[in-house]
Amino acid sequence: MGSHQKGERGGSSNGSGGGAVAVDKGVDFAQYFCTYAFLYHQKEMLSDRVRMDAYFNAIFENKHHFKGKTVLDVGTGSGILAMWSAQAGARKVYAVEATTMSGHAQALVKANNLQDVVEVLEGSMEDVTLPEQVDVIISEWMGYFLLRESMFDSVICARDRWLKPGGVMYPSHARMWMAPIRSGLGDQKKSDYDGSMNDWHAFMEDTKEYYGVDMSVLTKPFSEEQMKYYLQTSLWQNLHPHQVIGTAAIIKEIDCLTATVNDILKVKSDFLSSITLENTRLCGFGGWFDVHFRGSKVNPAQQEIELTTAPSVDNSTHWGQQVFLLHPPVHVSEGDAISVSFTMDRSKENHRLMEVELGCEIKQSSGKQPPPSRNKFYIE
Ligand SMILES: C[S@@+](CC[C@H](N)C(=O)[O-])C[C@H]1O[C@@H](n2cnc3c(N)ncnc32)[C@H](O)[C@@H]1O
Repeated sequence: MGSHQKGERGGSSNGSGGGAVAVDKGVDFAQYFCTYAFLYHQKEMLSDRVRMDAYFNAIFENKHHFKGKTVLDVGTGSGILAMWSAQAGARKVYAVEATTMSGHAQALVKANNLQDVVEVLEGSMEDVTLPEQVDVIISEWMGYFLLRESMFDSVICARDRWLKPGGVMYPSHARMWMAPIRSGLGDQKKSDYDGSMNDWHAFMEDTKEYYGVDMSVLTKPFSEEQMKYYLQTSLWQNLHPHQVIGTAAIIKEIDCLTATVNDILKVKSDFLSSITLENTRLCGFGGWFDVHFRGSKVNPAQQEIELTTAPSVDNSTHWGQQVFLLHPPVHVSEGDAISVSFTMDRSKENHRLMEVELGCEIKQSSGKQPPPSRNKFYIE
């Protein structure tokens, strides 16, 4: 995992919430979970000030949800959210972690003298048995563009088994956003792709000349492979707000208290965006998410807290934004209307990765209509 990668989260087949996903545990662990066992990776999340401040404020400005209550922390990692819950007055906190990071969490709990309240349990949330139901479920389950990693499945499973009626979820709500953007990155990626194909042609000629084998039958699959890598893989970016060139749209809303796995298997949204900048280039779309800590209708928060990963100059997060680039970019101007059809599904090979189809039609205010485009992207 590079420094911008959120790690791979663990889990197994989940047994509730509708639409349970069958997963090979060994493969899932090797592909995904394992990175969370490294302290450097937990440290990256613990150093994200926007993330940390949001959870810290959500807990300590809503102590009424924690005082004397039982709490379950799904995927406790270093144990940070469990320890804060205890410091906010929880009677008992169950801190469940699938990886051996649980040992470090246990050490931290003891070093901070919270061992009488926080019980660290090593195991998959789906397999763990608690001695009681809880008042609060807290978890930091969000992956790139919210749903990559599919960890919310484990939170749903925990909620359906262990949350008392009337209990609250931290966070309580989540939303996904998309907006048109400009970026120089598309030109760079296109030139990387062209460079790679030029190199392929030189390689083919050499192989024929020196070794007597014609490789040309592989030109198409090589080109497809390189297109996927350079042009169709969505990119991690910290966008400057000035790069957003049109109105942003909400493409998915999740109520964490009621959502089922079926509700989050697919994201489908048709939305309109209006260009807000004169004479610019539509280079693609940026996607981000926010989550809210509102408690529930029957048990609301005293202070609602928001954690947003929107493009920002001062408050960027380790999630950044996901960028889907259009090749080639299209000239647009203020008032042009963009109609987008967006679909995101889980990859069949790895349920923690996502595949996107993005259709785009532009109606320029001059009346002109460039040809519509439809592209496939991979969130890897
Ligand atoms: C994004 S990290 C958050 C860690 C910590 N709660 C924090 O906020 O710093 C998610 C953690 O959940 C763990 N995890 C993911 N799925 C899990 C599951 N099904 N059961 C137990 N732990 C899980 C991962 O190993 C990882 O340590």
